[in-house]
Order: sequence, then structure tokens, then C-alpha cells
Amino acid sequence: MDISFIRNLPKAELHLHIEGTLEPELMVVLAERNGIALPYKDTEAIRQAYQFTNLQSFLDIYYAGAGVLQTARDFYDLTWAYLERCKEDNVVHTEIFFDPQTHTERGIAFDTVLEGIDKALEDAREKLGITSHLIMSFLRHLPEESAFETLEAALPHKDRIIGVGLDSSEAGFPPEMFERVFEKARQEGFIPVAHAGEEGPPAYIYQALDLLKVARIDHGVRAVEDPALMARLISERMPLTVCPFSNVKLKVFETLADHNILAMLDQGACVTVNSDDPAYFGGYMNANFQGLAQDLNMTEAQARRLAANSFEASFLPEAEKRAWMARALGEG
Ligand code: HPA
Ligand SMILES: [Zn+2]
Repeated sequence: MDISFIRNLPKAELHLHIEGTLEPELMVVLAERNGIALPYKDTEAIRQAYQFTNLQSFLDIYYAGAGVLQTARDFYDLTWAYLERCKEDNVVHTEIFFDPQTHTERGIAFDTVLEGIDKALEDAREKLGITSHLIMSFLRHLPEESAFETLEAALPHKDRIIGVGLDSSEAGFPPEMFERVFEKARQEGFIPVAHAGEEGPPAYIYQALDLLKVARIDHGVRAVEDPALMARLISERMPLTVCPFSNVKLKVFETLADHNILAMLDQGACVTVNSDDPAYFGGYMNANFQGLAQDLNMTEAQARRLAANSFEASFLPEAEKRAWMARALGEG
């Protein structure tokens, strides 16, 4: 498939951790700016360290890397760099996760984090024509009480945060542990989503649906182990925000050729393509699409349906969704 076909396709990104867009070059700049010593000699050594055996081996390095983010300007620079990559890849709309607890736990104020990210999103609307939403994600390895405190901190900023998510170490931290905080978040008007079925079993996907009442499942690739669950996801058009490169780097699939995204697409599931933590997993949106073309023989029709799904699954207003879907399908 021609790279220009992928480039020209309008796309929405729905599964992207802003902390996961911290490229080694920016990490070094921010470490110097903030007087922080990195345990790496140069950017080459940082890249060398990015060899993961599972989700946890990634998370350990990812949380350590986020330590260079200190000021609102740092969060601005991080977010702006990602949005410029969106422009290159023709990602016209993005729904970004941020992990407030990664920062509040080390003494950075919630408002500092939000201020920097939100200003970059605002500038991107104006200068790059990219629309966006922000989703704050609770870290599931931390106690429920910490998630409740994070929700409290977000209440004055409801107008700038559309939803809540659940991420970090999945195995041993089932969605049911967060049922109460998600209930409160829904009452406050936040749209719920959750990582489930990345490393965790289908039971975690059921819990995310039935207990957290999510509007999307992040990852969800292990749903294929349970045919009744797959049938339900398909009949409900429940979106799965799938991250092909991430799944290979974290050994959910051995190779990209083993990935189930196109099989799920062809079964009628509302799967979408996303980059998750592109600075750590080796590529942004278009690289993920290109990988599927090369290693799974993705057709142009499949690429169009994946892009259309990304708008269908977004939290854009209905009319905008429909317009972008038509353009992605080549009907607009
Ligand atoms: O893919 C992920 N899974 C869980 N937690 C995460 N935090 C960043 N990326 C991820
Ligand atoms: Zn993720």
C-alpha cells in the first residue's frame, strides 16, 4: 500500500498516553532544563533501554522517564511535539490520556500538569486545525482512595476533561476495584473508558462493561478468547482502541503478523488503530497503519474502515463524526 494513501486518510487517535510521547531527545532537554540527572549517558542509551518483556517492564521505565516533567512549560512542550506529529500523520482529532497520579505522587500539582497540556491543545486547535479531548486516567496499581482524590482535583476543570480512564499494571488489578470511583465520575459527567484485555483475561472486559459502564475498551485484544464476549462487542458496536506496535513490544503478540486486529475488523468489531506510547513502542499513527499493510496485508478498504471506526468511536459531536467517517470512507 502506498504511504501517501495512509498519509491522506483522515484519522482520529483514541488511545494515546501523553507521557508516552516523551522522545529521548526531549527527555534529555527537560532533564537539563530542570537539573535532573538521568541514568543514561545519551539518547542512544535511552533507546537501548527500551527492550521490554511485558507491560510491567515498560511501566517501570515509563514512570521513571516522566520524572523530567516538572513545569507547565514542560507539559506544554511534550504535548505540542505530539500534536506536530499528528499534523504530519493527518491525525485530525485526538483524545489524549494523561496520568495525573504519576505527577501528583512526586509533588507536581494537578493544575500545573493540566495547564501545560490544555494550552497546547488549545494552540493546536487554532494553529494546526487539530481538535482534541482530554481523558484523565487512574493508575490501577494505586489505591481507590488515591483515585478519589484525583477525581476531586479534576472537578473544577470538568470543562476541559471529557472522561476518565483506567491504566497501568492490569493483572491483579481488576476493574471491579474501581467500581465506586467510576460511579462517582459518571455522576459528575465524565465519560468512562478503561484498559482491559491487554494482559488481563476476558473477565476484566466484562467487568469494565458491566461495572464501570465504559463507552470504549482500551486494547481488548484478549476478547477473542471468549466467543460470547466477541459477539456482544460486535452487536453493541463497542469500540476497542487497539495498539498494534504496543502489543508487539509488550509481547501480547509475538509479531505483528500474529496480531488479531484485522480478523476482528472483518468479524464486524469496531476496532481502531492507535499508537499508545509511541516514543517507547517505535512509531506513531501512520507507522502503525504501515505495519499492518506490510505484515498483515491490510487492504485500502480495511484501512478506510479502521479510520472510519476511529471517528465513529470518538467523542466528537454526531454531525462531525458522520462527516469525517464519510471522508475516511472516500464518500465525503
Ligand atoms: O498500554 C498500557 N497499558 C497499561 N498502562 C499503560 N500506561 C501507558 N500505556 C499503557
Ligand atoms: Zn494504553
